[in-house]
Amino acid sequence: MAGTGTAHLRDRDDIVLRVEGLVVEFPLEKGQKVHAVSGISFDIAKGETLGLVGESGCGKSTTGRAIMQAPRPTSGKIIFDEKDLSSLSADELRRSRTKLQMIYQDPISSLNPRRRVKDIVAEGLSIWEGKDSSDPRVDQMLAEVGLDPERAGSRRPHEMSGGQCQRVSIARSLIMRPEVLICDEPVSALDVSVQAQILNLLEDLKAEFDLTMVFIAHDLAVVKNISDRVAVMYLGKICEVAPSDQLYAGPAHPYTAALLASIPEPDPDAKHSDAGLVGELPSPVNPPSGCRFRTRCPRAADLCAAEEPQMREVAQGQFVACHFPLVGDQAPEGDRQLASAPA
Ligand SMILES: Nc1ncnc2c1ncn2[C@@H]1O[C@H](COP(=O)(O)OP(=O)(O)OP(=O)(O)O)[C@@H](O)[C@H]1O
Repeated sequence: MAGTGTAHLRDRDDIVLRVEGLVVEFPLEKGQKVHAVSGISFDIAKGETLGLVGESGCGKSTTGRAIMQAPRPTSGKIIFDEKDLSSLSADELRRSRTKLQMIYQDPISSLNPRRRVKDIVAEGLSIWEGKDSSDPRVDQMLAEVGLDPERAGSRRPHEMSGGQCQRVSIARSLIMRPEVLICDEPVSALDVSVQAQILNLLEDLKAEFDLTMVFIAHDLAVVKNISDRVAVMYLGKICEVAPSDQLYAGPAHPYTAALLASIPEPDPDAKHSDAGLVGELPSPVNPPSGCRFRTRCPRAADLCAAEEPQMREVAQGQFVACHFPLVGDQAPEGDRQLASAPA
C-alpha cells in the first residue's frame, strides 16, 4: 500500500472507528484560514487504545472534537457504527453520541458548577431514559470511579479536587456505556501525583467496560503504557503510526525521534535519535510546502520542500510519511541534497 496517504487504515472486521481524510479548517478574516487538521486517516479496532500525540497546536484536540462533530469537519468521514457521522442530522448525531463519549483536559470547567455530582453523572440517564440521580446506576458508577457516593454525590465541582472532578467526568461519560471514549489530555491539568491514579483508573475501566479509546496527549511519555498503537501528529497531519513498543524502540519519523529525545528520562535501551526538537511550530495558517516538518527537520532535503511525503509502511504495522525515514528503505546519505533555505 506504499504511496497512499491512508496506508494505515487496516482491513479488519473489528474496526470500531474509522477516520478518513479528515480536514478541519477555521476561517479567519481576509479569506485566510487555520489549517488545524489537514487530511488525516486512522482507524481503531475494538478494545484498542490509540494514542494521539504531538506538540500543542498540532490539531489533536480538534481531531477529537471533530470526531464528536463539534466542530463539524470541513471534509472527510468519521465512520462509527457503520454510519458516517459527518452526514448525520443533529438529532441522529445525538443518538450516536451515547456510544461515543469524550472527556476533557480541564475537568472542573467541563462540569456544570451549579449541579451536584450525582445529577451531573445522571445527565445521560435523564436525557435518554427519563431517570434521575436516584437511579442505582449513579451510585454504582461513582463507586466504579473511586468516589464515595454518599460523601461525593451531593457536592458541587468547585468543592472537589481536579482529580476528583476528572473521576466525575469519567463517570458521567461511562454511565451510558459508550463503545468509544475519547480522552483529550485527561491528566495534563492534574498534579503529577494524581496523574498515575487517573491513568490507572482509565486502564481498569477500559477493561471492565470493554472500551475502545483515543488517548490524546502532548507527551509521548504519558501515552506509552496506555496505548496499543500511537499516531504522531505534526501541524495538522499524521506523520507516523505504529504499535506502541515499536514506535518507542525505533521511531521512523524524525519528528517522533525528536519528541522521544525530549522526554526527560528516556528508556536507556531505546534506539533514540540524538536530535531534540528545535524551533517553533510554524503557523497553521501558512503551513510549509511539501513536508510540514521540513523547516525543523535535521534530515530535510530539497525533495522535502517540493513534494509531500505519502504514508508508507516501513516495518510491520509501522507507517511513516517521510522521504528519509529513520527506519526502512531510507535513501543513502549521498543521494540527499540538503535544503538550503527551508521556509
Ligand atoms: N475555534 C477555533 N478557531 C480558530 N482556530 C482554532 C480553533 N480551535 C483550534 N484552533 C487552532 O487550530 C490549531 C490546532 O488546535 P488544537 O487545539 O486542535 O491543537 P492541539 O494539538 O490539541 O493543542 P493543545 O494541546 O494546545 O490543545 C491551533 O493553531 C489552534 O489555535
